[in-house]
Parts: sequence; C-alpha cells; structure tokens
Amino acid sequence: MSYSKHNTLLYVENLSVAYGDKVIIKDINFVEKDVVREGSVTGQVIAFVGRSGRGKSTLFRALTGLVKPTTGKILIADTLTDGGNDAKEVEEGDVGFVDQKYTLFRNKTVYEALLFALRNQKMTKEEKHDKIMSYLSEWGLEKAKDQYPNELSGGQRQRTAIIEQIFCSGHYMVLDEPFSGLDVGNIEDAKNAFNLISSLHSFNTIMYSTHDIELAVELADSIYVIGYPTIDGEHAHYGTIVKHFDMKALNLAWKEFGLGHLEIVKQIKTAMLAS
Ligand SMILES: Nc1ncnc2c1ncn2[C@@H]1O[C@H](COP(=O)(O)OP(=O)(O)OP(=O)(O)O)[C@@H](O)[C@H]1O
Repeated sequence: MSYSKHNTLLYVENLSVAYGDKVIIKDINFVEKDVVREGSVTGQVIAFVGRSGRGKSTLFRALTGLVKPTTGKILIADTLTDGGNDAKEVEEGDVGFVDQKYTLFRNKTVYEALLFALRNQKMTKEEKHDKIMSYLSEWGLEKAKDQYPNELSGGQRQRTAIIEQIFCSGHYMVLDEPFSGLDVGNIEDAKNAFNLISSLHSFNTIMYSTHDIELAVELADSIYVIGYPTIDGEHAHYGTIVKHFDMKALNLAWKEFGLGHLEIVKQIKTAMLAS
C-alpha cells in the first residue's frame, strides 16, 4: 500500500498505539477516498463497530491527532498547499472530534456557540444566521436556541457539539458513539441529519463508532469491524481491523434497509463475536 493523492481523504498505514508497553491497537491499514455521489457532491459516513475495549476510542484519538501513533502514519490532504493535493500527518485541531462528554462553552447559548464556530467562515451575518437556523431546525434544537448548556438535555448538548464541529471541520469529523444515550426520537433526528450532511456538504465525511450495528448498516457507506485478531489459532490482545464492508461496492449504500443489509448485520455480528 502506498499513498496516492487522488481524492484521498484519509490514509492510515501500519498504525499502532501503545500506552506504555501495552499495545492497544496494531497493524491498522486503510484508505478512504472522497467519493462523489451521483447527482450530488462529496461527503460520506464511515462507521466503526466492535466489542467494548477493542480500541475504537484509541483509534479515534489517533485519527484526530490527540494521541501520536507509536508506529505508522495517518495522512490527510494538506489543504493549505496549492490545490490541496499534498498529504500531511494529522494534527490536533485539523479535524473535528465529538467525544462522549460533548463539552460546550458554559457562558454561550446554543446560538452563540454556533455563531462562534462559524467565526472563520467567509459568510455574511445573514448567511450565518440562516445556516444556524436551518441546522437548529434540522436537528430539533429550535426551542433550545437561547439556552445555556446547563439548561439543555444530554441529547441537545450533544447535537449542539456535533453541529459546532460540522461548522468548523474540514477533512472529516470523528464522533465517538454519537447515538448512545439518545432516545428513539433523538436517534431519528440524528439519522436524518447524518443523511443530510453526507448528501449536501462537500468534503465533510463523518466517522463514528457505535454499538448499534443495524443503524451502522443503514447509515454508513463503509463499515470497519475492530476486534482482536486470531493469529495461529490464538486471540491476540490488541485491536485491529478484522473485517471491512464497502457498502458502495456491495451496492447497499444509500438504499432502503433490506435483505442485503440484514445479511451484513449478521456477518458483522459473527465477526464481532469471533474477535
Ligand atoms: N490512557 C490509557 N492508558 C492505558 N490504557 C488505556 C488508556 N486508554 C484506553 N486504554 C485501554 O485501551 C483499551 C481500549 O480502550 P478503548 O476505549 O480504545 O476501547 P473502545 O473499543 O473504544 O471501548 P468502548 O466500546 O467500551 O468505548 C482498554 O483496555 C483500555 O483500558
């Protein structure tokens, strides 16, 4: 495998992360291209599933530059070079990250926080206002517009944090378990918003981890199963990619959930149980 510039969104080679001498993830290799969806622009959803403790959060910390790889490299497009065609190693701040705590500014209302997230965008005041209002409506946050974080529910806080990152991230955005702790209605809202983002926003790929396999199969264009590999009949105790489903190649991406999707759910569960 070698890095090729063409439409490469993310290039991960031989990645491992160890804390002290404990290897958490190892031998991780994958490439994600910026795909163009027919009749639309770029943007996609990539899901990571796997049993607890297999290293999904650790992988995400590496993909966002919060933890340095012990070996290997993580390359993203260098948008600052001419044409944005060269690669650079990912650094903290390059990509958006929403962790499970979804921290917000204590002294800013939802609206103010989102306006702040748009501060570097070349848009008029009205354009910013319209953009914020359309997201608030899409994410079911209209009533929370003028509330402070301590007046919001967990789901509302999380959605605000997600929109903030959408507004200020290029490249891709990483979300650690965005659907956990949400009720059925909130999950529907978030699902719609995911679809909206991947179909409308160029250069804005979502990568997220989840324990909800059905939802991953429904939403994602690409699904990675992170688990402990079996080597010479023995379980190794570090996480790696044990299976990958390219939903586009399988002709299942952006389709109504059907029998084909159900079969993938079964295969993912089998892969998870074995790892
Ligand atoms: N800072 C750290 N120092 C040492 N070990 C760590 C550290 N962070 C995580 N680990 C260990 O790394 C392993 C993987 O944890 P991680 O949180 O990445 O898994 P996960 O797949 O995201 O789990 P979950 O699905 O439960 O969130 C665990 O055994 C955890 O104890």
